[in-house]
Amino acid sequence: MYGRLVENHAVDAQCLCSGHILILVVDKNDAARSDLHFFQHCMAISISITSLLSLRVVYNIYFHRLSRFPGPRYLAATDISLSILQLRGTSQYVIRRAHEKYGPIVRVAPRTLSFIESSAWNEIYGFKNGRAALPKDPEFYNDMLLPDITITRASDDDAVPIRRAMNSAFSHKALLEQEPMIQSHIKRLLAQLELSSYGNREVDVRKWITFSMFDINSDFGFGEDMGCVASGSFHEWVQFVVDFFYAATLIHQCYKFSPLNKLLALCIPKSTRERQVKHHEASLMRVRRRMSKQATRPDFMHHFVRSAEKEGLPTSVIEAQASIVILAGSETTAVAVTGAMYYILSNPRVYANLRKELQGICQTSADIRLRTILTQLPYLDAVVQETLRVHTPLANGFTRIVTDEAGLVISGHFVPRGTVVWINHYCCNTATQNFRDPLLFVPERWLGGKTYESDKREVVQPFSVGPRNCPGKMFALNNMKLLLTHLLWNFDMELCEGAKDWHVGQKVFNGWIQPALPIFLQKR
Ligand code: HEM
Repeated sequence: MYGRLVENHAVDAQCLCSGHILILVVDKNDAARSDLHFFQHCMAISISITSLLSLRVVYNIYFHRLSRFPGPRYLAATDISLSILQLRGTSQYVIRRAHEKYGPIVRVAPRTLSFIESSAWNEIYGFKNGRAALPKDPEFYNDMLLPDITITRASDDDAVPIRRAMNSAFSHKALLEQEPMIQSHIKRLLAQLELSSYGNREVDVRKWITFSMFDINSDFGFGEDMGCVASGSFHEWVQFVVDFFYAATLIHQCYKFSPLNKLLALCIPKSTRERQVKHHEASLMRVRRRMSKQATRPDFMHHFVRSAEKEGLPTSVIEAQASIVILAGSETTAVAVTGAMYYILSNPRVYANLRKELQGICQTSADIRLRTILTQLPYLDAVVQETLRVHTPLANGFTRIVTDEAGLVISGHFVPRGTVVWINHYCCNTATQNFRDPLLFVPERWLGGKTYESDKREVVQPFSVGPRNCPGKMFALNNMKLLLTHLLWNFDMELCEGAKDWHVGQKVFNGWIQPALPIFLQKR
């Protein structure tokens, strides 16, 4: 296989590699001989690696503990396939198609199973004996993503006191106290939108909604906004946060193929590291500034710091959470509101119904109050639910890992220890087995009635369930509803021609990568 070596003579080596034949003619001298040896070693190594990989692929497909689960073979064969799809931002479409073909449980990587049945929510993410059923997947929640003192990366045990302290800031009463702050930000946004649309110019509403959500969340978390709406541009810190959010997909893939993660850490340019340190220090300064104010302003820190001190949390842990609130809450809510705008404006019936419902309870813009819109607008509620079904912000969801020695039963199937288990929101929310007309935007499916009575609405869990679900759920819903009602009340809106197929083929890197959403607005 490696060729014939005839001592002290010219060598005629034939080498068979990946179907190619190589002919070498080597002079009889030492240098040439050592070149040949080197070449032979390389060939031996690559053939061994190829054989091992092929064996691994055969093992993964036919003999692995998960081989009895159905799914596309190219996904079951190696982790590389799913990683490539995730790096391309299209894994959600491929996994959805696989579920349509193979059923409610699909093997999407050698040791990863995807579920779409409602019972799986509690079995994977819910409580078990008062604790989280399964821990977060350390390859996703890795040390390059965030420090482990942040709530997102804290272990299930360490997260308990942090979440208890956060609860006071996210209680219904505490959130109602945020209303004047949110209303003032929305007022500023409406003024800017009116100005930008002057002369019937088209406006990228996605950009403005994102500015506003970062301002609102930073005002809530840090006690000061980022000035995005006022300046009509992303604050440097905000841009960094958005970029980082999406870079998480790359970091995640590198952790699957350790030591690629170490290589990635070495490859990060010095300028990026410096930027990271600079922004980390800037957010720390903001938190410290807020904490030193001793203000009675009832924002996140006001409630959180008091409860966190009672829990005995160290200052470093307290300081780390404010940035996370902004990181976790701004882009997600902005993606949801932008998605809702697109679906409302694409469906004249939905738009008209919303307007009618709103006019039934509000005489002027000042009547748009949280208490009213949370309780008296069922159609708006259905529109929000339907948006969170078809365009849920964290579309790909989050993985967990089975750590129980004896394995676990999920969706009626035994799943062995070490398996990565997963509900992909997009796939379960748009599965034909869960919904009639799954890809159509139909708010009426949330309002009762015969046509959609077989829908399995309980599978839609955009904020997840259990002890590590989203603590900011109500804050996000309040912001979504307030912003949407103000936009609907204040403007006549229309999608620009170029935005008609806005949702088609959007990519997901943790969250949707939404393109600009150009619309025409006219003050009413
Ligand atoms: C529509 C908007 C939002 C959606 C769809 C959403 C969704 C989620 C989901 C699915 C998780 C669970 C992640 C996991 O399993 O690891 C989560 C966690 C979290 N969310 Fe949200 N979220 C939204 C808005 C917010 C807001 C507004 C805040 C705060 C102001 C927030 C703060 C957090 C935090 C701190 C966590 C981590 C909880 C933990 O690890 O224990 N989110 N969110």
